[in-house]
Amino acid sequence: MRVDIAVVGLGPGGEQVATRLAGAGLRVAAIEARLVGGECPYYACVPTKMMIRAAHALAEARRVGELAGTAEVHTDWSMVSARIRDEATDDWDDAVAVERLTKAGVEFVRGRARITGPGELVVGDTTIHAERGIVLNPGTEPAVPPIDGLAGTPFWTNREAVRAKAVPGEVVVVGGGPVGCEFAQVFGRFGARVTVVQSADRLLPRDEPEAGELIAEQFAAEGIDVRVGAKVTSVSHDGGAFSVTVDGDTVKAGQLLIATGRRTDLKALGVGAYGLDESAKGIEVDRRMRAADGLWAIGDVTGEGAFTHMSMYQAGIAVADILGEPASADYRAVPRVTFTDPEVGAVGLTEAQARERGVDVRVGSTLIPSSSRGWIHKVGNDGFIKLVADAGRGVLVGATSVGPAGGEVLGALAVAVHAEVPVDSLRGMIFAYPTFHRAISAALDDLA
Ligand SMILES: Cc1cc2nc3c(=O)[nH]c(=O)nc-3n(C[C@H](O)[C@H](O)[C@H](O)COP(=O)(O)OP(=O)(O)OC[C@H]3O[C@@H](n4cnc5c(N)ncnc54)[C@H](O)[C@@H]3O)c2cc1C
Ligand SMILES: NC(=O)c1ccc[n+]([C@@H]2O[C@H](COP(=O)([O-])OP(=O)(O)OC[C@H]3O[C@@H](n4cnc5c(N)ncnc54)[C@H](O)[C@@H]3O)[C@@H](O)[C@H]2O)c1
Repeated sequence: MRVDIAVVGLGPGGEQVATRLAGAGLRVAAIEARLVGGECPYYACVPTKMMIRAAHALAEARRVGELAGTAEVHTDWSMVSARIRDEATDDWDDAVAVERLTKAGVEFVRGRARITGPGELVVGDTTIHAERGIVLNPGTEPAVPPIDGLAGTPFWTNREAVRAKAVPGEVVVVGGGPVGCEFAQVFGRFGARVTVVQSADRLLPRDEPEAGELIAEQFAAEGIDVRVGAKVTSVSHDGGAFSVTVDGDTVKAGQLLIATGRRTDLKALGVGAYGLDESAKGIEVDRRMRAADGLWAIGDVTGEGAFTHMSMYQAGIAVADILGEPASADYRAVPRVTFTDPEVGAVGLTEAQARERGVDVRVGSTLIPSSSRGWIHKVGNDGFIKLVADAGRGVLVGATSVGPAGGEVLGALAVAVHAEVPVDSLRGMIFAYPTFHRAISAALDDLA
């Protein structure tokens, strides 16, 4: 097969690259080993956010007693699993996505591609010659740590957890990043006894320390056993239940969820054909998404932030570059939200990252419960806003918004960091009363 561009892996970004380049008149082959659309619609963002929507509805109903009377809550996981199967994933069938792609003029090939030389790929018995180049969007798969006894047991990763037909009575979650925290709260709110084992000294270690501490407090209040700085030393499974040894203590559980990060097999992809290091964790790209002459990479594999919006943003840059239009990635204002309750939203640099970069840092913060809206909201109002400013330039370089609508409040802060709105200008803004985002004003007042 001869084409102009071959796209390997069809995550959210790869799908967009293939469709847009075909629309621009290029001959495009798109290769996907699993499901068109990648991790996000079938195993990650979409099904987990459906779980979270349901779990948070339960939590709100349980808060009725403190606000509005009484409510009796009975959980029914079958409603969640049916919604994920029918509405989100079409029972893990990508026929609609494949049709969308082929209708756009893309040559779709199902299978695992391996690069065999510059501009050359093999998928099963098919050899593809990509005359202008290859775009890689291989994404990641769950990384499973080498814990004694773990291999061969029926543990879950996110891929099995989203297919759960029932909530286990007890769950041990290994890993306290976004994946571990989101699942832990969902299963806990559906009645499971949850233990989170996190090797780092706090939950959500990529975020401000205050965020991880607040989520740990919230989890403890919900009955989730959080163990930070902890290590799983061995695992066994007796055919019915897991025994998980955590720092010498044995925890029994019906299910074990591994959420310890992600990996990509660059050797299997064959990037060595372009002179790239196949033992690396990811593929380094320049601001135009170029990894080598005639090779572009986008998405999680670039290591710039494992988010769907990042994959799609980088797709736009790669498309522009391939079509000869000027484009350059700018990562100053990457937003991210972990959809726990409270939500943890962040953009740009944390205080520690800003200090490491030698920024003349000023921080300002405020607690959501002490804002008018937080006080009115009452139960479930935990959260804070923290701003990180560059005093020299008079702009925000980072911000964190934790709270009942933390991810939405983040929108305003992302504009401020992205557009480098002067702090003095932000101080002159009128913030609607009594919104959650009005707390930004108090955080600005605190900016010393
Ligand atoms: C549980 C969970 C929840 C998440 N929630 C969110 C969220 O709420 N918001 C958010 O922004 N992000 C979220 N993420 C991250 C998000 O899923 C990814 O960032 C997103 O899917 C983009 O990834 P990608 O474009 O790199 O590729 P992926 O989505 O990983 O897709 C890559 C595709 O490439 C295919 N592939 C790989 N190698 C080959 C090959 N050699 N040949 C052919 N095909 C190949 C794979 O089969 C896969 O389908 C979540 C992740 C997880 C695990
Ligand atoms: N809402 C969102 O946008 C969202 C949600 C989920 C995931 N994601 C993205 O997906 C990616 C993967 O998320 P993740 O949470 O799997 O990975 P992660 O790398 O962010 O977190 C994994 C955590 O596991 C811990 N860990 C590693 N090995 C361990 C071990 N042996 N025992 C105990 N703990 C261990 C680490 O300390 C780390 O905090 C992230 O980059 C994240 O940005 C995004």
